[in-house]
Amino acid sequence: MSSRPWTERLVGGFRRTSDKLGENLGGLLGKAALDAETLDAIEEALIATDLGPATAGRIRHRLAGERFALGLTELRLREIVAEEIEAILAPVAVPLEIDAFPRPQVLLVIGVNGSGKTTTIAKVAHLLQEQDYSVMLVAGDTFRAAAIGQLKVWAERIDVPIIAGSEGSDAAGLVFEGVKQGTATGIDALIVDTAGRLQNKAGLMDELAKIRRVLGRLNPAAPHNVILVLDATTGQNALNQIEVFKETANVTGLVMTKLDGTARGGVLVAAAERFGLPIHAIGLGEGIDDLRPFDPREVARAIAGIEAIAVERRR
Ligand SMILES: Nc1nc2c(ncn2[C@@H]2O[C@H](COP(=O)(O)OP(=O)(O)OP(=O)(O)O)[C@@H](O)[C@H]2O)c(=O)[nH]1
Repeated sequence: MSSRPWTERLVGGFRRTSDKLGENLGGLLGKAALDAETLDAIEEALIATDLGPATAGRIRHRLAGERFALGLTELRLREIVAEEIEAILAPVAVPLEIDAFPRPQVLLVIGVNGSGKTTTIAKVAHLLQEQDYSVMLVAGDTFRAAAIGQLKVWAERIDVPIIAGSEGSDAAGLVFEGVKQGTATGIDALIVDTAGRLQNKAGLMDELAKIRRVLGRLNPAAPHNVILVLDATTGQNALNQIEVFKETANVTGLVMTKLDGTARGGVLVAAAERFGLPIHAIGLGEGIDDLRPFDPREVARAIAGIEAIAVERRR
């Protein structure tokens, strides 16, 4: 767990991304007139920072319409990039709401192996606990004993009840039990780990369809959220995952993890721009407190490296 303030961690986490942006834009600064060739090069540089072609095109358009009497400075360019990123992130920065009645609100969590799914479930549970919601977990990723074990350890650590079976047990049955117990004990949020594999699309669909069927018998509105966990370090691959999961699993929102220390943080913007799905929170580390809803302005300025430049200048 880190005790550094969140903003500082945000700036530190996106540092490699904003440095990469600086390197990519390096030779293009200082020009008073941005000719088509320079604009092309800036656009390329933005694409190389994983921001996505649409975002890069948008920033190019903005730059083409502005005049820089004293030449385009690095700070001004980064400010423009930050403003455009903020405009893209603002509509999707949507914290999780627990507002379903009857309770519990059921949140299915999906994502490929290693995306940070299990850790994210614990972090989301903790975040909701902090808002005074009662939480219960369901270890529905029953394909691997290790996944069940890991979730149990987290449940104990954050002191939340968990419904878990043995490896290979029926996930839908566990979810059913979770809703029953959750209803009886007045739980607000039931967070369900799932075997959200991509390797076998048909298998994933069957698994989720079965969970939905069982849930539907208890509460037709459930699941209320289907949250896809993404590993930012996989860059463009994360975008492919959204594409596939969106059509297979009715994703309602995203959580992006491992944004600390990757140079591929721009993918957060590409995901927002391309899919427009709510992004509930971002992960900036392995600790329980390292996942939060985000402020679009703060994140945009961290990606663009504005704070980093300001700190540099004060030295
Ligand atoms: N640096 C960093 N590491 C993270 C973050 N979130 C998760 N991790 C780490 O990523 C690794 C994989 O996380 P898990 O939660 O086990 O991922 P999973 O998707 O459940 O993976 P499986 O258990 O293999 O299915 C662990 O070592 C986590 O500590 C994050 O935001 N930043």
